[in-house]
Amino acid sequence: MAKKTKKTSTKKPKIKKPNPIVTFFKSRQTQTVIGSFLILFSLFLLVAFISFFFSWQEDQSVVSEFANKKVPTKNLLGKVGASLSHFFIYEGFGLGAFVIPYLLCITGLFWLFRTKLSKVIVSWNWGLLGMLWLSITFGFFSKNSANLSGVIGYEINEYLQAFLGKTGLGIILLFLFLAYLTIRFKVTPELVINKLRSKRKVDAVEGTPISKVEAEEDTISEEIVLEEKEEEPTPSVDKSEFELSVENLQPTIQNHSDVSTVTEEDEINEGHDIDLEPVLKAEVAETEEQLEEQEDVQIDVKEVEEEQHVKENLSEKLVKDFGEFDPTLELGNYKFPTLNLLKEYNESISIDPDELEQNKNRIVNTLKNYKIGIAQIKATVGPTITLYEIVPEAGVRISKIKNLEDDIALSLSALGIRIIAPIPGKGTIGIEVPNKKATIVSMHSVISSKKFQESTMELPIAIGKTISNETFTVDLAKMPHLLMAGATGQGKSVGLNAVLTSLLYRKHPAEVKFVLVDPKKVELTLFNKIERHYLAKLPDTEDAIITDTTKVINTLNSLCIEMDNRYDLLKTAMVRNIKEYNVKFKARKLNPENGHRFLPYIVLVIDEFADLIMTAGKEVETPIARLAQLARAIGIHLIVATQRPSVNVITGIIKANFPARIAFRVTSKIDSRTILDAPGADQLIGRGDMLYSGGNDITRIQCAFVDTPEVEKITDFIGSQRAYPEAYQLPEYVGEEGGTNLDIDIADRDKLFKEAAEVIVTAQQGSASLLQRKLKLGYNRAGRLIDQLEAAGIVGPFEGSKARQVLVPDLVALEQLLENERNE
Ligand SMILES: Nc1ncnc2c1ncn2[C@@H]1O[C@H](COP(=O)(O)OP(=O)(O)OP(=O)(O)O)[C@@H](O)[C@H]1O
Repeated sequence: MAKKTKKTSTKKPKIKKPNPIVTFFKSRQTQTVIGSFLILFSLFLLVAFISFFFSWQEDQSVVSEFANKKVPTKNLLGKVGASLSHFFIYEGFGLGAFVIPYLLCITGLFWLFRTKLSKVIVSWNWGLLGMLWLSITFGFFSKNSANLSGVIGYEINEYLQAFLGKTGLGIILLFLFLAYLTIRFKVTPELVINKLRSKRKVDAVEGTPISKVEAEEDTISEEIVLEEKEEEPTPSVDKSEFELSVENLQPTIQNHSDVSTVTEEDEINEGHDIDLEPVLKAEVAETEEQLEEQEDVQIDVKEVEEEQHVKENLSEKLVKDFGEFDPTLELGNYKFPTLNLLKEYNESISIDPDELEQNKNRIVNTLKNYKIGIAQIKATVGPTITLYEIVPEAGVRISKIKNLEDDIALSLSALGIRIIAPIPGKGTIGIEVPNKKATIVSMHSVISSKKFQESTMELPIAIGKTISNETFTVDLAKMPHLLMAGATGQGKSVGLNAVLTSLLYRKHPAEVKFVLVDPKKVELTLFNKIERHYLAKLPDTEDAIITDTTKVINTLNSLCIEMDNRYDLLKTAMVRNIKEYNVKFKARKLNPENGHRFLPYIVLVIDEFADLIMTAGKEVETPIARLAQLARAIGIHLIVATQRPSVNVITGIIKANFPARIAFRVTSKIDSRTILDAPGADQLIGRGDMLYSGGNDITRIQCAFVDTPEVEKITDFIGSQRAYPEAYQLPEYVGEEGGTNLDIDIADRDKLFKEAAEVIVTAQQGSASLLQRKLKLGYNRAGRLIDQLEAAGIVGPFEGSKARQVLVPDLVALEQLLENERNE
């Protein structure tokens, strides 16, 4: 390797030898010839064009009879002049064609005198645009004279006028002219005003602007020199090659010093003696040239604005001036539902001392029968259940009492006896016995409880009362998702309403939004009335309450998008959760112009989850699992209710992400285990009797009862108030309807389409891997073929891990199908 690099480094100067074509064009002789030719040709065209205007009528026949010697021409430059003029002026751009000789002349000057290439390029760009503009403008003003606009100008005019109308085109032409002035000559309103002002001062008619420009030039002259060096790569290349070879020096010397008198031989002889002087001279000459150019070019110097400084932090100032951001301001007059909308029941728990005594005796006797002595017994009367806490005598095995559950139930002749042995953290054994007369726990009582009213929770839910008659309040934001299950008629819907009502009583419409999924279509309809206050929905959908499976899929995916968006916002705000984010936003530390917004909590409620899983399966399960896994930090919380708590509905992945679960009465121990990972739910008494598991311990609660008329009153109360213009918009999700793009055009079909169809129909198995094997294809092509076959109705839709169904029974039917397609 080392050797190799050595070799190349010694060869380096040879490699650098310039390309012969480049040298040919770099040679001054060639450049002079090209330059002179272009200048003369431009002169030729100019004369021909001018002459054309005097002789075009007589010379028109020349164009068609170019080769005919006998046909005379009037154009000063003969037939060629007449034909070229006809071509450029009559058939081309009319008067605008005069730009062509101008451009050719500039290009000639570039070759001849090595003017700046960038200037030539700019001239060509503007020249060609100007030519087109002139041609159209002349066509616009004089329709009858083809020589002014040329055919191109005339035709474009016709075309544009048909679309824009004469006035429209006139305005556009004027706009283009103004734009040209502004861009090319940097004419700005300020410049015009300055010019007008300076005109008023007669003394300084021209002095002021020029001196100004000069002063400006001084300040930025360094920049200009730098820029020009960048723009002109040729001289810098020459300079670098200067040290390598003498030949490459030639253009530099020829360029800038007096070499017209020096012969080539002299140059070579003198080559070795050359010192840096010529180069320096050349640079001086160059800068002089540049200065001259600079005098021509107007410099538009942008005034530097002084940065403004503030004395205090902007967010602090904003908070001082406007106060903290108040998300509720838009609905500032919103009134929370009042307590009198909820029905009050007689809730005083009447303890029947006889019943208590009887139950106590039965428990003691039953245990005695099994030789279990009781040291102490205590009763706590709840709304539906009484808890008897017993302390057994020393030496009694707890498992023994637990096994007697059925016997105790029998002796008490009561349903729904649950034995908790031991009660966690108490060291006693609990026996829950239903009261003969259950008391209804009203929503009114839980909502009006101090515990709920004064809770500082983010999303407080007063779900019911515990056995000790305490209001049970939980924070949905901490749960962070809730799974509810229970057999039909056991109080699930009431439970869902209790949850929603709790939130409605504590959260402003700006703070929480609900996404309601109700396949049963009847349970949550009442909430339609608060659509513009509290509900969130997909854009362009009519109903905010989702009853249709495909819409559920779209909504779930849309929520996933919302989740990702929210995570991005949290990331840019450098906070970890929605609470911190909203605090920062309220303190006006996040700029809404950067996409920041106040984030309301989103509560997704799904009733009849089993039904969804049955109809949509994985399509529903995957986004739900994603949301359940990730959405807690960004304020999306799920409440999922199901009638059938079987393992294929409440799958492992869902269970793992729903630590908070509520079980109403279920029919079997297995169902109870599926929901709570423990038995017990099968022994509940129904009608809102439930077990709440927050992860570790299970609490028996009587769910608060909220009737449909109460919900209606609440939603009416909210719905009658001023609302947002529309429901909260979730991000749009474009689903892949049907999994593939089924309208694949017949013309776009793969060449192997027919063969593939035959393979699939013969094997009666619609799989891409079969095509891969039989036709020796790659996976992608086989997949595309399957899509096309589906579009043609030869195979059925995607069915997960199963092969697709083949819809055509045999080759004859296939042939017929394809034949029909061809005939359509
Ligand atoms: N907390 C409660 N207190 C008193 N009664 C209740 C309570 N919850 C439910 N009920 C009674 O049980 C009945 C059925 O309740 P709910 O409609 O909530 O059952 P569900 O589980 O939703 O049934 P489904 O699954 O068929 O919709 C109610 O009409 C009511 O009479």
